[in-house]
Amino acid sequence: MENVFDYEDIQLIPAKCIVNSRSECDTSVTLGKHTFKLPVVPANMQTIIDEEIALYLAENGYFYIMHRFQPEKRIDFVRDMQERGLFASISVGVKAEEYEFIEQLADRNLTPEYITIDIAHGHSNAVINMIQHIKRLLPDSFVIAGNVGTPEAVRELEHAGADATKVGIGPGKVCITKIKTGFGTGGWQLAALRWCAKAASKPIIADGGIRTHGDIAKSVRFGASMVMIGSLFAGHEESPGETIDKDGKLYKEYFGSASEFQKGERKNVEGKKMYVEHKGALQDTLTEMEQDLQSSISYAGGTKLEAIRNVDYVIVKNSIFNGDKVF
Ligand SMILES: NC(=O)C1=CN([C@@H]2O[C@H](COP(=O)(O)OP(=O)(O)OC[C@H]3O[C@@H](n4cnc5c(N)ncnc54)[C@H](OP(=O)(O)O)[C@@H]3O)[C@@H](O)[C@H]2O)C=CC1
Ligand SMILES: Nc1nc2c(ncn2[C@@H]2O[C@H](COP(=O)(O)O)[C@@H](O)[C@H]2O)c(=O)[nH]1
Repeated sequence: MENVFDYEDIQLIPAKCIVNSRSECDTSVTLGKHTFKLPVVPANMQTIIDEEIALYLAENGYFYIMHRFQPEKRIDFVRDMQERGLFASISVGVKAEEYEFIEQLADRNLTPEYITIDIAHGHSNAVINMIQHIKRLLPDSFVIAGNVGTPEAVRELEHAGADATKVGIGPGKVCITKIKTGFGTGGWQLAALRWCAKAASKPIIADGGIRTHGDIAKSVRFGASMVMIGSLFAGHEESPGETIDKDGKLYKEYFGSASEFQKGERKNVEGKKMYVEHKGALQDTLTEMEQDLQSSISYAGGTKLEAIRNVDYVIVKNSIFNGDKVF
């Protein structure tokens, strides 16, 4: 790999504007059979999404992926969402009981519209076998498989039947995989995304490392159809998890899915816990993301997200913030 870079090393180059107002720019994206307002999905983590947030997002035209950490609730969740006329989007792992869970869904004639296989190291036979199991029993579910960080992995998972792949190993804010194992796409996630996207024949979801709204546009430029975000969605009023008061300021917890807090034991820990500033209402962030992305589209010289895919860019190696503090 040459020319590796990450989000903060890149600036996109403006093209001539063709709209009179940023409100003319359309940020919607189609994934599978549904179209969503934004190419953004909150991470399927326990301090980012719960049933209430999933319902809100689905009802308001946003994509969501429910986490897999309360497995016993998933069947009722799928049924409830579909009875309300909404899409069901859940996560699974790869252990033996997850195979049984897919069989239970099929036995009950419940087909979630989206199933995400949520594993740290997605380039594995465990994930390939699970993709094939889901496609055999629930052929109409749109399967997102990951996480991966190489073109070879993207091709293999697509070949096994995945409808989309999720790229990103180690760039997450509460991730310690890069430190504990020495592996991953941390520090060059955007270049890894470009590398993977060149090999992909189906949509790619860029996962982890998004620190600013501009990073969403950069992800689209380098091949993402959708972007999964944890830390920017953590700490909202609606976010699950503990709120603490420190010196009169409110903070909320955000922990990794492979952290000791999630696992309940200190085994193969590759995630940590942190506190993020309380951010207010989730909808305010979604609205600001939409406005910022509309502005990105206008700078790209178009009216739709696809315009961003063709813009030129420069590599400015770690200098775009000029010492400004982002967080
Ligand atoms: N995107 C990222 O960078 C990362 C994300 N995570 C998140 O943490 C959560 C836990 O992930 P994960 O540990 O995969 O899930 P699980 O703990 O559910 O593990 C799933 C299965 O995969 C096996 N497994 C896990 N990692 C490896 C590996 N490196 N090599 C071989 N087998 C492996 C496990 O066995 P055993 O435990 O016995 O090895 C287990 O049987 C997920 O939500 C995941 O998204 C975790 C790390 C990185
Ligand atoms: N290495 C680990 N990665 C994790 C863990 N829990 C979640 N994740 C990944 O992070 C992203 C969110 O990243 P962010 O930069 O937007 O905060 C999430 O979608 C997972 O892929 C973990 O414990 N270890």
